[in-house]
Amino acid sequence: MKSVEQHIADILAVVDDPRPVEVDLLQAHGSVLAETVASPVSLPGFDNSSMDGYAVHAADLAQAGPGHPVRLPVVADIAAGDPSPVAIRPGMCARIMTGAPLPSGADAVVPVEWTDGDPARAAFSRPVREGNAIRRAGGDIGAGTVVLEPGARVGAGEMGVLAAVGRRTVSVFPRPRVVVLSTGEELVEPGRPLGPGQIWESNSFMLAAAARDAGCEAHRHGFVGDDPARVLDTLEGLLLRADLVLTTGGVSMGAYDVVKEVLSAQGTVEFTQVAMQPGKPQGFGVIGPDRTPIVTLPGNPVSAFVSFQVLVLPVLRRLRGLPPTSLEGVRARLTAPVASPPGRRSYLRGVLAPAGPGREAAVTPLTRQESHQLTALSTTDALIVVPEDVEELPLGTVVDALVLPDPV
Ligand SMILES: Nc1nc2c(c(=O)[nH]1)N[C@H]1C(S)=C(S)[C@@H](COP(=O)(O)OP(=O)(O)OC[C@H]3O[C@@H](n4cnc5c(N)ncnc54)[C@H](O)[C@@H]3O)O[C@H]1N2
Ligand code: MOO
Repeated sequence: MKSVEQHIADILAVVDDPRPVEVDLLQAHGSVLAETVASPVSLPGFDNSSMDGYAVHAADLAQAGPGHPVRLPVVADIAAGDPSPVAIRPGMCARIMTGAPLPSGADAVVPVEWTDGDPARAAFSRPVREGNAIRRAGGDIGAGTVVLEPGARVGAGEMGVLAAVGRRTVSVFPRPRVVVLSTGEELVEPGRPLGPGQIWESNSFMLAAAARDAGCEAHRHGFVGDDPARVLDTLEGLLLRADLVLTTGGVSMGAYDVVKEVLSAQGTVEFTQVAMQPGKPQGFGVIGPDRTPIVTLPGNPVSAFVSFQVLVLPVLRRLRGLPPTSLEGVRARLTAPVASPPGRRSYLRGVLAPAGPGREAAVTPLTRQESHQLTALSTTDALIVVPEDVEELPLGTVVDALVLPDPV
């Protein structure tokens, strides 16, 4: 049987690096940045007020006190967006709003709450420190400073930064388009009644959600039965909208294992057994005129889920323009014994209690570890790794637990 690492490397070898695309700013949401972004201007671009109040010479208010206010004539009224206002001389003040440019001469802003608010001749009952309520030009970043590096994911914060430095378009690796197709004659659309021997189709929903959580645009193409011509037609039909095709089912040893049958005949998809549990029967390759990558996952729901996390996530990272790394592992102590078949690396579903002050990380294997027992997938947050040459591990063993990712 092939090792997990070898299989990941083989799949990655048929997946090209993505090409950067210049997109309109909002469209960049969720993509990975392909360029270095520097600010063409300083932020703020000019000295301005952080409060609604009065721009003053601080020295004028040195003697101000509650019983003996200093009164100053208001010589200008400056709103945010006003062009560079006139200078104010000592003994004068200007009414100023938050974000409005500071008039030259002024060296402090007094919030309106500290005054009587008079628009013509304002009374100040306390002194003000020089520089009070002034936001200096360049106080956030200087002109020419790099604000975002390639590889940054464009989330809400990054979007705000890009707009604030004036970008209308940006070069990104767009979110890869993943199309998910399940196969199986027994499958029924959820919401429809079940006949004898039938089950509700769940893999394509699960994998479309997993691909979205991994930063992709995922399309659930649903499912087809076990008719080879139909399967091939369906696959050909969905290629136009796919950067990666994921299928489930029909890859094992059965008489009706249709994915294996039709794609083996293409000569560009390879089927193999990988030394993992679950997820042994696997296939990958390219299909269609554009040589679109395809990964064919086993039909058992838990096998499809684990195969996605272990084998497909690195591929999605590459398609997103990121290094194709695997899930991160933490060392954690088992709270119960576990078993594993010889010669295969098990990925058991578990619940992780992270390390805390004075406490080491612990991981609890869930019950119901068989490949069809998918209800544990709603509670698991980590995959417990049991190496190929180990068949059982007692309670208290420190193991690697792969942390299932949060949505990106
Ligand atoms: N003789 C052997 N039989 C099997 C072997 C083997 O080595 N020799 N391997 C077993 C392993 S391991 C796995 S995993 C499965 C994989 O089989 P397939 O990929 O061919 O999947 P199917 O047979 O189509 O389905 C397996 C199982 O999963 C259910 N299923 C399938 N698709 C869906 C779906 N979209 N939603 C929900 N459930 C689905 C299906 O009804 C079957 O119960 O093969 C073993 N057999
Ligand atoms: O390897 Mo299969 O994927 O056990 O269920």
